[in-house]
Amino acid sequence: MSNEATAVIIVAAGQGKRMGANKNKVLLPLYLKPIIAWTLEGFIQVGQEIGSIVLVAHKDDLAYLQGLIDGNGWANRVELVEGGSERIDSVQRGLEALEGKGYQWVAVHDGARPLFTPSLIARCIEKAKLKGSAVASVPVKDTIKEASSEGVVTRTPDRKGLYAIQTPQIFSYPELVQAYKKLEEIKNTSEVIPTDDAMVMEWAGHSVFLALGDYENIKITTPEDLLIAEAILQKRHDLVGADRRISKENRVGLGYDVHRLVAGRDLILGGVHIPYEKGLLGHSDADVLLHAIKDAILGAAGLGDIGRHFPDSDETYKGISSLLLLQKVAQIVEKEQWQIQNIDATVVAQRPKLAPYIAEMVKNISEALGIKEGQVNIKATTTEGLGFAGTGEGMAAYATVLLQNR
Ligand SMILES: Nc1ccn([C@@H]2O[C@H](COP(=O)(O)OP(=O)(O)OP(=O)(O)O)[C@@H](O)[C@H]2O)c(=O)n1
Ligand SMILES: C[C@](O)(CO)[C@H](O)COP(=O)(O)O
Repeated sequence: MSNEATAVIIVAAGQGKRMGANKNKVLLPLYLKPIIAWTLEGFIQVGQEIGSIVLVAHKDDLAYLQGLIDGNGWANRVELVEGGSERIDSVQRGLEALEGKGYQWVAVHDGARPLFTPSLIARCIEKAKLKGSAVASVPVKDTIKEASSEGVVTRTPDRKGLYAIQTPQIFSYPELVQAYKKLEEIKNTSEVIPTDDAMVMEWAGHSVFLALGDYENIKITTPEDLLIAEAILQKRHDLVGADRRISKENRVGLGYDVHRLVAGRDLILGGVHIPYEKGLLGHSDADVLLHAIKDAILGAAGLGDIGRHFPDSDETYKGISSLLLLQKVAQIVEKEQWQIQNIDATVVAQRPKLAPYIAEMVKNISEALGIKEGQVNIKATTTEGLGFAGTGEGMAAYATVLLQNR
């Protein structure tokens, strides 16, 4: 029996070379969340018209993305699969993941295109069901020229018939599978690699229909695209919140936590496993640094503390990764329209030496919160042998956080 909903393949397995960041661009923070979180959330918010969502990811990002999916409660909607070396290989993996699920329609979408709206998706699904395919597109605004490798103009096509192609691109699932099979046969004889799925369908002899896209549905490709995307999101959030706020409000929060050091436990600080003869004792992984940071964030937002949100009487949180709970805290304050400006924290520990692990802690924390590494400052200090930290009985952490409303 065919499944009426439209399946979605989100391709996010690229390397983002043109972005020039030190990681896959889809993981970069955009207005509080990683780019890919916007894309996933966008499809989940569309509702029942969307069926299975396959997220095709780079092998280096699988663990992080599974954490993001689980942390957001999306595990029943999103399946994670490993991508390939070209975009077409990644789409192929996505199609394979949908095999046998009975879908008639599949939408392929770039993970790096987070700003689509539910109405754009609805428009494209409607058009595909009417015409057999729908490729989001917008008329080009600039004059386009073809030029030789020496930069000499060879042709100026009439702009009237030119469109900038976006995603989603929606096709009949069986037809797209067949088109990809045909591509397999001719791939090695062609010098050109298709850059979108419409091209794969065109090569297989299908008519491809355009649907009206959206100039705001940009693909984040180079650094200035991040600025444009931030501005678009700022505009959307300002519209939503305009009735509630006239000016920006800043709030500070303070977090403090202590845990006992005992033998037989792993020492985890800032999400980093640190080799040491003892570890911190607690209901969760007892990451004292992340606990202080979470309390500071919740405190600044006026939302209590971690005990209120994740009580240690709840077995769900036994042994849980504090990094996962940090992601949840970010979502809680984000729902209240708070944005983290900066975090400053200090771990108080006599031993071991923490300096070699600080950079990794900063990376973990900024990724979990969807902010930039420069917004997170982590320090460590001893107490010169004084008190419980000085004798090695335990460790403490202090954190301050500044939040700003959107
Ligand atoms: N082997 C690949 C290559 C690209 N993509 C995805 O296809 C989308 C559009 O591609 P592009 O913007 O070119 O992304 P990158 O390949 O990451 O960027 P670049 O070409 O700058 O390296 C992105 O969401 C990207 O993650 C993919 O899933 N698998
Ligand atoms: C599919 C696409 O987004 C249409 O604009 C685009 O072709 C994919 O990105 P790439 O940079 O061309 O690989």
